[in-house]
Amino acid sequence: MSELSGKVQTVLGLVDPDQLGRTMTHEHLTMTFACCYFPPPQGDEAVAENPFQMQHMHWLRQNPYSSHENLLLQQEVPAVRDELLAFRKAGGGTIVENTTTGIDRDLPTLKQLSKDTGVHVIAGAGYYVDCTHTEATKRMSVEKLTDIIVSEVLHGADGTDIRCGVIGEIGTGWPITESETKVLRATAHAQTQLGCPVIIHPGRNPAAPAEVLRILQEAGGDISKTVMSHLDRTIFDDGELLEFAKLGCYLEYDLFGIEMLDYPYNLEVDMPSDSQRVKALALLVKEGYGDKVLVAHDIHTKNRLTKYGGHGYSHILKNIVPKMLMRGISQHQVDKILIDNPKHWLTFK
Ligand SMILES: CC(=O)NCCS(=O)(=O)O
Repeated sequence: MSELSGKVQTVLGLVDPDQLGRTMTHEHLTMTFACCYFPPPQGDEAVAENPFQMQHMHWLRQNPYSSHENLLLQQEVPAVRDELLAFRKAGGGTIVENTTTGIDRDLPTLKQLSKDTGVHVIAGAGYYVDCTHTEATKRMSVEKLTDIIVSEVLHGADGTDIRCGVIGEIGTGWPITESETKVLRATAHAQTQLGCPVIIHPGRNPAAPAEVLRILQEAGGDISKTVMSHLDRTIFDDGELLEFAKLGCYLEYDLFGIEMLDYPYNLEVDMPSDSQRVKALALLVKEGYGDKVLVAHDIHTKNRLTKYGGHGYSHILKNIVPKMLMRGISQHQVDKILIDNPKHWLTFK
């Protein structure tokens, strides 16, 4: 039996799963989202280049990906430290930090943030979406990719001895590219060796999540220990959602706090409101999937920090939990979503 078995691996080392407490399973504390810059609407160029003024904050919430500066979350470490202290005060215990290769993972900073704040931080191994894969990554075999991912968990990543405790977020688009398919297969092979949790960023199409699971399963992955992220912007039809839930992965609503009209990466998508997200959670619980639901904010732009008038990392604990209770989700079920489900997912087999 491996020393990881029955434990959770944080950036400060192994911990007992009962120590995690309330857990946000999909956040970023330091990253760049420059890969996903989207040009501003015509006429808004001047605002986009000078966005952090009170009178521009609504524009920024509607167009977060159209300001270069807004995509550089890694410049905000002191603000994030304050946020984590507030998160602890609000009853939070653990953050799963989903930054993988391609969007500037910074393990020493994660370690320091965890030390400074007492929040458990779990780092992610593996690769983000295709457009961030280097030519060298694209040339790698599945075996080589598997070795790298395994090593990031067992020995440390990015030239440090800081170890990752999950694989992901593994980035995929739609359609899934050849390089992303190789990374998915490597993810499944690494998971087989390690018995570890996996988390997936699916493409922006309702068919994408099931196709990712098919590839993982075919390569031997453990779907019951895999999280499908971003369901809020991916599957909209209740029937389709319940069909997908039958496949047995964790079901993550992780864009809490984002309320925008036009989702630039897919204009077909109507981004749900937080109230609609809570409604989706209530449906899944009512239909018997309460053991599979996870929640988070996926903070990946500056404007969502409280420093800039955003909702911050405590929004779910402070505002969404009361709303969940108001909409008939029991306290017992809320505790499952925030404590038990993350704990079971994050514990190595
Ligand atoms: C960091 C990240 O991948 N966030 C997801 C943003 S998306 O617009 O929902 O794909």
